[in-house]
Amino acid sequence: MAVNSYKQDEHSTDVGKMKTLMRLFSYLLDYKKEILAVLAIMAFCVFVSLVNPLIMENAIDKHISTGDFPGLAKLIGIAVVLNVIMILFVKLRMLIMAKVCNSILVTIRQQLYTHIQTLDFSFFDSRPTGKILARIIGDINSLKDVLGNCVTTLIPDFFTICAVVVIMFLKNPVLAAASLISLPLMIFCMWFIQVYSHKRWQIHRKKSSNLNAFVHEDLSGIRIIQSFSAEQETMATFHQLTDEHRDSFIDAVRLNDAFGSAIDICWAIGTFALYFTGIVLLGPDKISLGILIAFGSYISMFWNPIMNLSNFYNQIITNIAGAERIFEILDTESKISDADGVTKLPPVKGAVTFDHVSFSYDGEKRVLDDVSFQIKPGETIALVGPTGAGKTTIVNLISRFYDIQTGHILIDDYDVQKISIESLRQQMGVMTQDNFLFSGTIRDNIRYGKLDATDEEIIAAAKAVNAHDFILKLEKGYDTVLSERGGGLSIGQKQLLAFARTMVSDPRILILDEATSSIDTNTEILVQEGIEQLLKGRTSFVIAHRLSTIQKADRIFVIDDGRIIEEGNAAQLLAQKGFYYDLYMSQFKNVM
Ligand SMILES: Nc1ncnc2c1ncn2[C@@H]1O[C@H](COP(=O)(O)OP(=O)(O)OP(=O)(O)O)[C@@H](O)[C@H]1O
Repeated sequence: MAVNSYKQDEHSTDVGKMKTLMRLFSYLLDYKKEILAVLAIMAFCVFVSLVNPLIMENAIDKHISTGDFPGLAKLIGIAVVLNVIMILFVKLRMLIMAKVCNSILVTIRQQLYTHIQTLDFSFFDSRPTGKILARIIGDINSLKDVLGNCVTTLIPDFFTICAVVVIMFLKNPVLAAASLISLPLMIFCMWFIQVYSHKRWQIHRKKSSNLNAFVHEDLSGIRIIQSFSAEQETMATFHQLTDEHRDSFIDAVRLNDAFGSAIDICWAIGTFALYFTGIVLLGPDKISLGILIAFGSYISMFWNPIMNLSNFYNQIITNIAGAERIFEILDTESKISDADGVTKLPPVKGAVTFDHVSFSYDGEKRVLDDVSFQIKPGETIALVGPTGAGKTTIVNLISRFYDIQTGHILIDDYDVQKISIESLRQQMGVMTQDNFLFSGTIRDNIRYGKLDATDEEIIAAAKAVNAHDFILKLEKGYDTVLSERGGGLSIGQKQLLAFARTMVSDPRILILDEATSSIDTNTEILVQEGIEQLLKGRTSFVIAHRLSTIQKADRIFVIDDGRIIEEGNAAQLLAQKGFYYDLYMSQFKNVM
């Protein structure tokens, strides 16, 4: 059950913006050489931009006013060379940073994807695929500018500001103080934004996530939507979600925009204070024209980086919510993991024991209640019972997709919680109700069961489960390319392919969950033969609503309300005239 649906905003844990930022910026440490090169380039650029006003001051006060034109030409020559080198360096810096940032995004995306692969079923039960996609794609993309600007804006601009302030105070403390008079106002604006804006961006990201989840769910179920003519309703939901997305964006961006204007006002106040102090209060006796013009440049050099930093700050506020969401998943630990010192499960014979097993998905409602049974290697066990009885839960526990609360599950004599999950699942073959096929060739899909399977093994598996003939009739045979979810194949054909995929993996323990529930009788005969091949020589659990498919099972467990209420072969259970008998008779009546 999806706890987090598109109708519901995700919960966010507040881990602290500073901690998140530090963790994000720590990725830059893997690129120390590149970062040092960029910082060296930036230092040179800062140096040139700091020297430019001094050159100007010198040119006016020492060369133009005295008519020293050869000296002026020399100064202009130096300025041109320095500035051309600076422009070339800026281009180089952009190239290096683009490479570094994109590489970091790839690393984070790979880490996130790899981590998600290890998470247990309960993680996926609790959130829609679209919301996971939103984090892998959207949230990660949002980090690119933050990472890049950390190096190209934060560090150099911070040093520029410090250097400008020092130079200004050294040159003329009164003019410096006048130029910076509006600084407190700007600090107040920054505080205000950080308090109010972050929350709004968090909400916006959640709304994006809801929209993603809805679109993903909608497109996955488009056939159902069209067949129930539910387009109008889904359109209305889509409009509602896009409206919420837009409103949350407007809400968030309004404050950010206001910040830019606040900086402009502070800058204007500083410039006015500078010229007022220089011209009116101090006058030409104490201030030369060159110094005033140089201060005019310095004030731009002070407020420009402040403007850059404020944009960067805005960017952090805007995107930190994305980083928080990524790290939240990276910090989510799988509830199912290998305990310390687990051993590898050696090749098993296939005995399965449930020893007083009880289980609940949510820790409250018991889905299995003190279930015990012993299966011998090679036995075929059928599980039948009403919907919601607990059949799928039993087989999910054998593969350890969830952990039980009490009791033990043993494969041969190995407790499933004390062996490595990988070695356990390698010996299991699971065929669920959804015969999921991946986009790719038929050959690739069968090979999914055993990645190193040879072409001969693939063909043998397909032949064994009756899939070979229909594959050969396809235009490109085994090289026919399937679209997502096996589009273009019939349900029966998809099942046969899924059988072949399981066959090639040659599992010791096989689980067929409703494997033949949705195909026509002719195909079913074909599939039944395939299944019989599949079952040969391995322990098998078959869940089937249609009792005709499990008549040959060695034993049938009748499950009701999380307990085994009847057990025996088909003839024995019929003779008992209990639950199974009623079920059998009702199906028989339906057939008549
Ligand atoms: N992932 C889950 N999270 C919470 N509850 C679950 C989950 N999966 C199943 N359940 C609940 O556990 C109970 C047993 O479900 P289970 O799927 O094992 O039944 P089943 O016998 O296989 O049913 P069906 O024949 O309809 O497939 C049901 O009440 C179901 O609602």
